[in-house]
Amino acid sequence: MKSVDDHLGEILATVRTLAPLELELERALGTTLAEEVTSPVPLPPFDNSAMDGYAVRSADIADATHDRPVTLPVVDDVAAGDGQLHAVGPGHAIRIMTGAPMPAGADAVVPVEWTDGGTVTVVVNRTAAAGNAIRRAGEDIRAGDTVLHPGIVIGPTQLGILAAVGRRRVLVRPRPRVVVISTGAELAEPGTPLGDGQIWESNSFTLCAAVRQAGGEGFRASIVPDDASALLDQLDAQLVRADMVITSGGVSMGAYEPVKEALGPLGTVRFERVAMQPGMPQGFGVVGEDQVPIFTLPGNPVSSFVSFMLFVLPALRKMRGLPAGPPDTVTALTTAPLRSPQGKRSFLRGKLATSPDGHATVAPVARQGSHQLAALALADALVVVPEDVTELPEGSTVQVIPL
Ligand SMILES: Nc1nc2c(c(=O)[nH]1)N[C@H]1C(S)=C(S)[C@@H](COP(=O)(O)OP(=O)(O)OC[C@H]3O[C@@H](n4cnc5c(N)ncnc54)[C@H](O)[C@@H]3O)O[C@H]1N2
Ligand code: MOO
Repeated sequence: MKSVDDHLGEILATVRTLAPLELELERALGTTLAEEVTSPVPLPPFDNSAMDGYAVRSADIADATHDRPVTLPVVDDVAAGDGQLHAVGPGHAIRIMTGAPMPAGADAVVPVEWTDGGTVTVVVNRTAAAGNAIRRAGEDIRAGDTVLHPGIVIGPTQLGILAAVGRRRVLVRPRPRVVVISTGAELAEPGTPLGDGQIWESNSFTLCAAVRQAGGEGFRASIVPDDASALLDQLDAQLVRADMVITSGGVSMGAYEPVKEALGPLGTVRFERVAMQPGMPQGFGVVGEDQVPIFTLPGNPVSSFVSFMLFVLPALRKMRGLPAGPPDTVTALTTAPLRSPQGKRSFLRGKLATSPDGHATVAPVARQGSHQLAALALADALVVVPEDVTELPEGSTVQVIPL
């Protein structure tokens, strides 16, 4: 049997990083920046007020106190967005709003709270040092400075700075488009009645959601019955919009294995047994003219999800231009004994917690079958048990993949 590490290694050697393209900011969330972004102007672009108040010459209010306030005539008014030239002469004040350009001659802003709020004259009852409540041009970024480096994932604040430096479009590696095809004659659409021998299809919902959380766009294709030519037709139809395809089901040893039957003859997809549980039957390769990577995951719901975490997620990271490798783990102590088959790496479902003395602990969930999706839904971690370990007593130190 092939090792988990070898399988992932082959996948990462095959999958290619997506080519960059220019996207509108509205579509760039979750993409990976593919250019160095600099600011064409300083930010702020001009000296401006940090508070609502009065622009003054600080020397004019140097002696102001509560008991001996200073009264200044208010000669002008400047709001944010005001493009006119304003100037404060000696002994004068200009009413100013947050974000408004500083008038020439003023070297301080007195917040309205330190005054009587007057509009004809203003009574100032505190001194303000030169520079008070002024935001200087360029104190966030200078013109020409780099604000974002390539390789970062664009989140809400990165979109904010892109807009703040005037960008409307940005060069990014897009979110990979992933088509998920579930196969199986027994599968019924959730929301429709179940016939005899049927179950509601769930894997595509899990996998599309997992794709989305992993920074891709998941598309559910309609269910394909156990029919190889129907699967090939579906693939043909879907490949135009796919950077990756995931199928579930139809890859083990049954009499009706449409995925194997359809893709085996192409010669570009390998079906293998990987030394892991769950998720032993795996297939991976490329399809179509564009050599789109395809994962054929086992149909058991827990198996397909675990396979996603171990193999598809790192592949998506590589496609996005991010560092890609095995999932990150944390160390925890088990709260119950564990069993695992000899020669296979197990990924048991568990719940992470912290013990009273501050150690991470992991409690295996009660039902560990590959079909036991309800137990998976209660878990928040996969406990990794190495290939050569068959039993672990309670209190063992294990590696855990947080979900
Ligand atoms: N003789 C053998 N039988 C099986 C072996 C084996 O080595 N020899 N391997 C077992 C293991 S391990 C797994 S995992 C499964 C994988 O089977 P398939 O990938 O062919 O999947 P199916 O047979 O189509 O389905 C398995 C199971 O999962 C349910 N399923 C499938 N798709 C969905 C879906 N989209 N939503 C919800 N549930 C789904 C399906 O009804 C089956 O119960 O094979 C074992 N057998
Ligand atoms: O590998 Mo199967 O995934 O054990 O159920």
